[in-house]
This record gives sequence, C-alpha cells and structure tokens, in this order.
Amino acid sequence: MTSAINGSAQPATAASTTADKTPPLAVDRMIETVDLGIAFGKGRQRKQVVDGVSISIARGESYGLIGESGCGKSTLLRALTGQNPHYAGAILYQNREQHPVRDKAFYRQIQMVFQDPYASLHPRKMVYHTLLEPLVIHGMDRRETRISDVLDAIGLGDAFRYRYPHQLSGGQRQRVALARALIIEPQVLLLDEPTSALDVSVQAEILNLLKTLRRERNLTYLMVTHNLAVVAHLCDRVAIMHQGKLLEEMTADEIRRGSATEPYTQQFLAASNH
Ligand SMILES: Nc1ncnc2c1ncn2[C@@H]1O[C@H](COP(=O)(O)OP(=O)(O)OP(=O)(O)O)[C@@H](O)[C@H]1O
Repeated sequence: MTSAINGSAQPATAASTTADKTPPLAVDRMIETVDLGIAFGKGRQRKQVVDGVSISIARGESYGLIGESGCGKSTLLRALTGQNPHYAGAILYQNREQHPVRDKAFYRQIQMVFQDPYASLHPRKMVYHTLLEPLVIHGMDRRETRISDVLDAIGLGDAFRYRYPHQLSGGQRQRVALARALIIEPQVLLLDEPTSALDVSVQAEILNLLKTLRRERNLTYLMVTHNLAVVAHLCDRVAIMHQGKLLEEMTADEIRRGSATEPYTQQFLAASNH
C-alpha cells in the first residue's frame, strides 16, 4: 500500500538518472527496469527490498518472476504499476522512461490482475458496472458491444453481465477481473499470482485462458508466481530473485530441465519440485 510506504530511496527523475545505464535500443522492448532499487524504513531500520534489478521484456513475451516469499517480487511489481513511486533507477515502457507517478494514459496500456478475485471485485457492483467503469474512465466508445465482446472472449458470455460477485465462482470472478483489465485493450498485463487463490482444477482453466488471450491479442505478460508449473506453462523466460537481487534468468525450457547455474536457484528449483 502506498500509504504505508516510507521508503527512503530517491524517486527517479524522468530521463535523468539512467542515460549512461540504459542498454542499447532494441526494437521491440516493452518493459524495462534499469538498476531498480526500493528500500523501506530509515536509519538502522532501512531494508533494501529490491536491489539493482535490471530486466528487459520484449513485446509479446511472457516473463515470470519467481523466488522465495519476501524476496521482493510484489514490491517490484508495485513499482512497475505506479503504486510505489519511491524507487531508485528507472522504469521504461516502450523505450520511454516513466515518471514515478503515472498518468491515465499509462493505465490505458498497462493493466494489473491481482491474486484474489474475491477481494478485487466490488461486492455490490454487477459485472456490467465493473466492466463499464474503465470504459467511462478512459472515454471509450461502443460500450455495450465491448462489454459483450469481452465477456465472450473470457468465456463467460453476455448473460453474466447481470451477475453480482457473490453469484460467481472463484474462477468466474477471476475471469471477470481479467475482462475488466482487457476491456480497454491494454498491451501489457501485470499478473500477481493470478491463479494461486483458485482450486487446482480452475487454475488450469485460467492459465489456458491467459495463454489464448496472449496469443490472440499479442499481449505482453509479467507474472509474479510461486508456482513452477505456472511458469513452465505460461512463461517464455523467468527471473529468479533472492533477497531483492536478480540472481539468474532462465528460459522456461531450462526451468523444466532444472538446468540452473546458480546454486541457490538449483536448490530453489529442487525444493519447489517436491
Ligand atoms: N510498505 C512496506 N513497508 C515496509 N516493508 C515492506 C513494505 N512492503 C513490503 N515490505 C517488505 O519487503 C519485503 C518484500 O516483500 P514482497 O511483498 O515484495 O515479497 P514477495 O517476494 O512478493 O513475497 P510473497 O511471495 O510472500 O508475496 C518483505 O520483507 C516485506 O515485509
């Protein structure tokens, strides 16, 4: 929560801090962090939670972030979404450094899907109003058609527009949360453990849906997860974090084969596979 943050890292000033650190331009770079640092607390209480993390995610790529609990994954994701403006280093979208405080145009392109579909939907809002709201905020036209289309795309169908969250299963709620993110046609989805609150059988359905949506819409995913099966199913590349640092990047294939270079990663993969 931004209100609880008393991070002491200096906010990055747009286009000022990284001129000498930014890697050479790649044509299709969608998301990048350059030497990202996030700390909480002051003085002896200060804790560096994200420490010099540089990642680069291409357009259309699905990138996973894994690591033990407390290693800084969600903190990194929150900085990317603009929920924590107190960071050092730089965050770039489509080669442009972002101001730590994001504007509406940013959220038109980048949407977030959270872990808990029970907490993320307003209990007194019909699906229709949940989906209408982002269209109004972003001044988009053809609202009725867009609502029907997105309900079809996420596999619920138009009749679901009249349901309230308590009339939906966990998997259906997560589909609505996905529909809410997709309805404004973003390019990037930031996914924070999007299946971990769901039953195992439903997890597979949502993962398959995410896979299909990415292919159909050429979406870019950045996904935080504990779950190696999720990574193997959905991610092209994975970063392993440990105590705030990026330890190693691997392809999904390398993860499946367990061919890590770093001893910590080898242990982490072995433990996660039990
Ligand atoms: N607002 C905050 N103020 C102080 N400390 C924080 C704050 N947010 C996170 N932390 C601390 O930062 C560390 C990393 O937390 P983070 O939520 O990023 O971990 P994570 O890797 O996502 O863990 P998990 O997998 O359990 O969700 C933790 O020690 C946490 O207590």
